Amino acid sequence: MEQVSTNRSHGGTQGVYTHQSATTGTPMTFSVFVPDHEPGQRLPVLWYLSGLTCTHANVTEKGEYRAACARAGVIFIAPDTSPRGDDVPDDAAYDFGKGAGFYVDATQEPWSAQFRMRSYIEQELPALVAQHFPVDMDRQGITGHSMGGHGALTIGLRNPDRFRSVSAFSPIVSPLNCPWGNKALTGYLGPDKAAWREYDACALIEDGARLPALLVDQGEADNFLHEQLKTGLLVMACRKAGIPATIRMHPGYDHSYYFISSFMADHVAWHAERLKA
Ligand SMILES: N[C@@H](CCC(=O)N[C@@H](CS)C(=O)NCC(=O)O)C(=O)O
Repeated sequence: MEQVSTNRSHGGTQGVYTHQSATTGTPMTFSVFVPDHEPGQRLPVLWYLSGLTCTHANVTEKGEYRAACARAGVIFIAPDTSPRGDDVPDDAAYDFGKGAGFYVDATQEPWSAQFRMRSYIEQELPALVAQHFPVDMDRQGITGHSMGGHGALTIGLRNPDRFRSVSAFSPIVSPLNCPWGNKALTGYLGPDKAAWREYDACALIEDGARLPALLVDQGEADNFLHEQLKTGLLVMACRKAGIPATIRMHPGYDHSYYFISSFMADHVAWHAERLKA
């Protein structure tokens, strides 16, 4: 692992790191904010998965999480959204290929060799982080935005023993039921929709996955709400399954980081509460 940069901020250290990933076969870059802490102390971790077109940098620069994380003593980790590099296949559109890994392990050519973001986020990156940072891996939470909200929900639902807390900002709640999801999952996983269910939060809940609690924030002025995100499907799925979900709709807020940063401190505090010793 190589350090790209570190900056003092809000009584902690914001770092950016890169490493050669065995999972994607490419270099991968991620950011980690570590609040100041006692020598030997291990801190809880909040993973943040980003949306379409993003790298680690979008939330790192615009997410406004550092003050809240420093206050709560929570480490914040922001991975990239896909493999990168000249030899990585891509698509001309912004919603498939680079910047759009959808947190799946692709099974279809030409994506399957490198587009393995599920394994990268679930296996390789946690192991690397555990080696290099003062993290308490028994206290992990996960959140994300849009495609990354989908990632946080599906990874959280599939790994209830690993993540004590799951939340999301404007998540894609059902790739089976939206154009972004249909395009990406057809491309990465093929046309058999049975194979998509483990990558669909609503389908996972329908199939029996459960969370002890859930926090979701969604802007009502979000251009993607009605066609792509479909928050109502998650409300219904949680209600039917008896999952105690707090799903807040915010008039006037859109899909951007102006929205995310407005509610970021709430999410950090919500996770910190659940990740206390
Ligand atoms: N077509 C739009 C959609 C992409 C988009 O809205 N991406 C969201 C996540 S789904 C985002 O976080 N964009 C980067 C940013 O706002 O910094 C674009 O390319 O601007």
